[in-house]
Amino acid sequence: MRPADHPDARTGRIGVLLVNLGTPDAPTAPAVRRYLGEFLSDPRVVEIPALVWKPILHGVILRTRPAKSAHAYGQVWTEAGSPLAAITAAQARGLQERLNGRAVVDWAMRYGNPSIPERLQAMKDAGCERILIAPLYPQYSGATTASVWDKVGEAMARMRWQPALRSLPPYYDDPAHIDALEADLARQIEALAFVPEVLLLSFHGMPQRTLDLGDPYHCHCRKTARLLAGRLASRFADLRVETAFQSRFGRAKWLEPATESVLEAEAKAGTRGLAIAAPGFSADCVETLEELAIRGREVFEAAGGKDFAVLSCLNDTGVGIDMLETLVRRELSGW
Ligand SMILES: C=CC1=C(C)c2cc3[nH]c(cc4nc(cc5[nH]c(cc1n2)c(C)c5CCC(=O)O)C(CCC(=O)O)=C4C)c(C)c3C=C
Ligand SMILES: [Fe+2]
Ligand SMILES: [Fe+2]
Repeated sequence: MRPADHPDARTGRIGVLLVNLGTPDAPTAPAVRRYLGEFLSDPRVVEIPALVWKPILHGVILRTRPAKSAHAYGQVWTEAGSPLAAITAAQARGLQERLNGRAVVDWAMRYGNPSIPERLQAMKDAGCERILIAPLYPQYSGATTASVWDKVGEAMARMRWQPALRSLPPYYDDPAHIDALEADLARQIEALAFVPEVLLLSFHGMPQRTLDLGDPYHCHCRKTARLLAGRLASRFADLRVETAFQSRFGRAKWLEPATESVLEAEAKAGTRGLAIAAPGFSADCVETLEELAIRGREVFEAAGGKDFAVLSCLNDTGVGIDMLETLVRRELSGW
């Protein structure tokens, strides 16, 4: 028996907070406006001086984009709500089952609900004295991973009695991540009704300027793609793997090549069967289910392509939860 005041005594519970980007509360223009207003006001996301950006955001963007985006969300909305929120919740439940007795697992969104401050406070109230913050972005970027920490910092600044925190490092090249992607994508490719000539790995884009300023995101995406392509080459000898960046926003130059341009160029060059995977997203969301699966298909088919499929993200699949368990247990060691 160890007395409670022994320095080795571990009092308090351990928490794991899974965090993803965020999503509107409903597929309606007012809900999307609230969400985009918060998201696009983050100086990590739009790196334009506030004096210049705020009038554009509140003038043109928040007047026109919410209705268009609400339509996109409406096409993918589920009974459990926004796919991103529903899948993140399912990932938290899946991981909780694996960590029962070891840690309390919860989830939050960087923008919108449930918020990071709300869930951190709830975990603290439930007795968590040590919390691992796990941003579910395989590739690091200032706009995503670092922004989660900005919000965590805000919440901590308001707490008198803070929990101790750790963070999950980016896992873009982690063997556990590449293993999971290889197994999951190979399974999905083998189940397709056609044999794809090309597998297009589509990552979310970023302004080219962020790369020039030293953000590692582009390099992380390229490394995930290179490692994954190597694994898939040994399984599918005739499959050509390409990389592209989607979701261009605004007028600045974004990372290239753009997914849309590649889809069009492939179809025009005679590629008939093409599959897309999005290994920068840990969960399917409007970017994969609407932008890739609906609009991407339209672009490919209009340019003469025939067979098209968008493969699912790791989501809460067995291999996806295996991976999260491996990554999280490693960070919990010693706690
Ligand atoms: C995976 C990493 C992501 C990076 C990097 C990223 C950067 C980034 N995004 C925008 C603008 C938008 N992104 C939108 C949706 C969205 N973005 C990510 C991830 C990354 N974004 C996800 C997972 C999602 C889906 C959210 C969901 O609810 O399903 C949107 C909203 C949708 C729309 O209106 O088209 C915008 C806008 C910028 C400017 C940016 C730059 C750093
Ligand atoms: Fe985005
Ligand atoms: Fe998009």
